[in-house]
Amino acid sequence: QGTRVGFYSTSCPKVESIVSSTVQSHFKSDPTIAPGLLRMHFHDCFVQGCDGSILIDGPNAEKTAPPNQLLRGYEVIDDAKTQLESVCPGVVSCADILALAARDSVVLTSGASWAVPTGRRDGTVSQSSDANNLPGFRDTVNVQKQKFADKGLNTQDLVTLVGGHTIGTAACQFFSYRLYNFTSTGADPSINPAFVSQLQALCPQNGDGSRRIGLDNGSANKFDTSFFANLRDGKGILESDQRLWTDNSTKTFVQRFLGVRGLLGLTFNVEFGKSMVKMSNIGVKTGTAGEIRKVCSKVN
Ligand code: HEM
Ligand SMILES: [Ca+2]
Ligand SMILES: [Ca+2]
Repeated sequence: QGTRVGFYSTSCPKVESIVSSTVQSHFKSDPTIAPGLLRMHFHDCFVQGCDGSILIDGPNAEKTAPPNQLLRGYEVIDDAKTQLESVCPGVVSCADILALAARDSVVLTSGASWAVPTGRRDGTVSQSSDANNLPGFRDTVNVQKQKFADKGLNTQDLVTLVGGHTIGTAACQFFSYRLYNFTSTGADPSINPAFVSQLQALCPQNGDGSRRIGLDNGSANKFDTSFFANLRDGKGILESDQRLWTDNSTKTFVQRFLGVRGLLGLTFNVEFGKSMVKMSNIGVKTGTAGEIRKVCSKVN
């Protein structure tokens, strides 16, 4: 597909160490950049391929689209890019920096590492309207599967990659509708009743929609399988996440990650790296396509 592990081994041998030390130093002062960068890479790849289009500034650029408005960590990419331009000018793409930073973010939150193929080139187009095809938090399993299939990702990849919600947080605005008047009798019945009152306390009706709570209750800072146990227990935060447990085609993968007896086990840490490599190769521009941006927030 054009990318390969070690693409910069002669042209910029320090790229991986520079990116990882940059992510690490930002993470020390602000651990929220780890989930931020992982999500940013996903949103980059699903729109125009993994080409750094999410990083471009502009009045109608992708980053202004509603699903992208709360992305964070842009300053980490800019910082790494500045350092890389001083040691190997014009060599490393912003798209690759983001792909490496996403992996480093998983490692910093105690996930397993994987080798990231590099050699992506940067795109020159970034339009907010292109962000419409991103998966939404109210999507049914069929819609989620379709949106992933459109990018060459199967049902196992879907469940595995959504497992990225093992780290990070969501704002109340994305799920409080599930807590009040969801049905004529109250909250979304797929939420564990004991959990409903906890969530209501954290996200009061007509309260601050920007308040954030962990997507993986009790383990929002650690890259582990707790997120899948929470789905089993009716403690998924997003409606789209909880649905992975309601639908049999996705539930079986959740169960396999949980080591349910009678099913062939899957190791989340191992599968996550494999599915990330697939995702990070979506629509990549290689060879002479695109460009190597000088500054990640604007085309050359
Ligand atoms: C059906 C697919 C998906 C949907 C509907 C979805 C939706 C969302 C929503 C609504 C949020 C909360 C945003 C906020 O409040 O700032 C979120 C956060 C997050 N998502 Fe997803 N997501 C999906 C798949 C993925 C995938 C594939 C990844 C990565 C591999 C991912 C990684 C994350 C992370 C790490 C966060 C936390 C961000 C933070 O703390 O800043 N998501 N997602
Ligand atoms: Ca992109
Ligand atoms: Ca976790």
